[in-house]
Amino acid sequence: MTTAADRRAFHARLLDIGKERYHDKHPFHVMLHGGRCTMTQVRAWVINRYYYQSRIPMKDAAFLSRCDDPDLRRSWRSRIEDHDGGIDEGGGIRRWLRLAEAVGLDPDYVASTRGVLPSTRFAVDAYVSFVRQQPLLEAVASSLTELFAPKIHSERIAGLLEHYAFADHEALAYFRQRLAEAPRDVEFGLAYVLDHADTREKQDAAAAALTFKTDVLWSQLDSLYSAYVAPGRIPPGGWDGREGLLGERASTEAAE
Ligand SMILES: O=C(O)c1cc(C(=O)O)c2c(n1)C(=O)C(=O)c1cc(C(=O)O)[nH]c1-2
Repeated sequence: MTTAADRRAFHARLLDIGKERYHDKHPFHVMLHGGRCTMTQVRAWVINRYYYQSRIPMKDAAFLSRCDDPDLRRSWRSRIEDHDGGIDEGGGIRRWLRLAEAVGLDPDYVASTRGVLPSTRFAVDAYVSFVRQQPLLEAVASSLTELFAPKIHSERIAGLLEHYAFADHEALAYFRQRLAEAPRDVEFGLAYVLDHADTREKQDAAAAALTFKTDVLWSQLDSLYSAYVAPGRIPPGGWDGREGLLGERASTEAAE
């Protein structure tokens, strides 16, 4: 059993992982939020990040399939509803495709996931496998990067609105909605991890799971940077900067 002081120290340890390793510090995000990405780089981010979005409800379904506690399933299942939504209105995935359209991409092309970088796939698939295979405590802990997500979503909304012509209320609806959803998810996930990591070994395993997840996020941006910023080497199978562009919007290259 852990003491209250132990619990506080463990909580602080989790927060420190975010301070040191969260992808808000990645140079690609610094460029994106500061208005220094070209439209090709913005589109490459939208295409690749779609793959992450598309796999989140699959990883949450994998999680649910392993829970034999109905209370835990009940608390977790809204995550799938947030991303998939209802048949008519859709959810986060459809909002992401509205962003894709706003940046001049054909949403069907983005949804096809053709052009997603191989290393983006590897990183995201590793997250889904992790949640499918690791102990439930670690699976929950790996979602706790969302502790740090509201800050990055707020910075992104402000940065995109300030710097890019495509950015408006409708295009950024995905991020506004996450500002409402993520704190609820993370409040539950954090309480679960603090309650269940009741030995030093379990705390170490949960901290390692959160660290693994920061690596999943960071390496997606490393892939993007290498393919579309420097050295700008697009690997075989990666989006070529042209496929899937919407005719008219494609010609407005302004990233000011
Ligand atoms: O824009 C971001 O930086 C960011 C990060 C993360 C995250 O920290 O994993 C998520 C999201 N966004 C997000 O929108 C989202 O729905 C989400 C779900 C999860 C998860 O692990 O279950 N992370 C994230």
